[in-house]
Amino acid sequence: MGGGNVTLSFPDATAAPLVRLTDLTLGYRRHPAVHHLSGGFRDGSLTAVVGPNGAGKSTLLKAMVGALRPLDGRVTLHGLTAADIAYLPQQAEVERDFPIDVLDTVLLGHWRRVGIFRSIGGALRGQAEEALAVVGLSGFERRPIAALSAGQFQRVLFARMLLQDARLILLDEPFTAIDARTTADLLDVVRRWHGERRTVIAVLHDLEQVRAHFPETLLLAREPIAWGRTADVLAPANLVRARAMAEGWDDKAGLCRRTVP
Ligand SMILES: Nc1ncnc2c1ncn2[C@@H]1O[C@H](COP(=O)(O)OP(=O)(O)OP(=O)(O)O)[C@@H](O)[C@H]1O
Repeated sequence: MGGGNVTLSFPDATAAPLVRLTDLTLGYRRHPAVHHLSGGFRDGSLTAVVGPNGAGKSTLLKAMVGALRPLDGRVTLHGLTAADIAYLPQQAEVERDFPIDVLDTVLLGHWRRVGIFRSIGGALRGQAEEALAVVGLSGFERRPIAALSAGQFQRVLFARMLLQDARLILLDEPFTAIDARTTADLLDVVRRWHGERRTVIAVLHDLEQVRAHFPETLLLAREPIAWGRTADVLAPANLVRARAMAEGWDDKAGLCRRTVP
């Protein structure tokens, strides 16, 4: 990896984390987007994934939810089923032209547990209303989702994740193009999940936000640059190296054949 003077401090891949990545290489049509990533996300950890545009951050989350099969290496989820994972894709990937209201959108967070054709009882409805209260949307239950602002819609999606009660929560740029007030409220929800010992992994761009709220960080520039305590990972030498790597990317490069000792 040619790390120069930069110290890499990836979390111990030999311990038993909730999610383990083993020499993971990911890509599209055999063009690699993430190379040789090894390490683990501890149960109950709160981690930011940062890096330049095109660094492979979204690709990594897609592999963790099983939406993308690795070109090489593997993702191991210890003791988790699909129902234990909540995934919030980037806003651009979320369809919201459906004629559905806020409450029913939140109740969709339950379908994995109750089945899509089972009727929703009063207790579940009550939980959905509570989740809407947590994200500051009481009174919006019957509002069509198409009529919401971007920030309000993101609050709805967080309420849906509250209801999902997942052990592993993956957020892809949850605060991009979201107003400051909503971001602060939704960061409170992230803190609440962390306090409940859920494992949260969020792709983020705002490094000040990462320093303030995320104890651990993975800095990715297609290859891992650093992974560990946020203050160590976001050291200037690491950020310079990530930027330099981004300048050298060739999207037409073939499949990486490097072997790991
Ligand atoms: N569906 C796809 N088909 C082909 N290539 C893709 C696809 N999705 C992403 N890529 C490519 O994979 C690489 C990594 O993309 P990815 O979206 O994971 O990066 P990112 O770090 O999340 O970027 P950003 O911060 O801009 O969202 C890029 O070169 C991108 O063009």
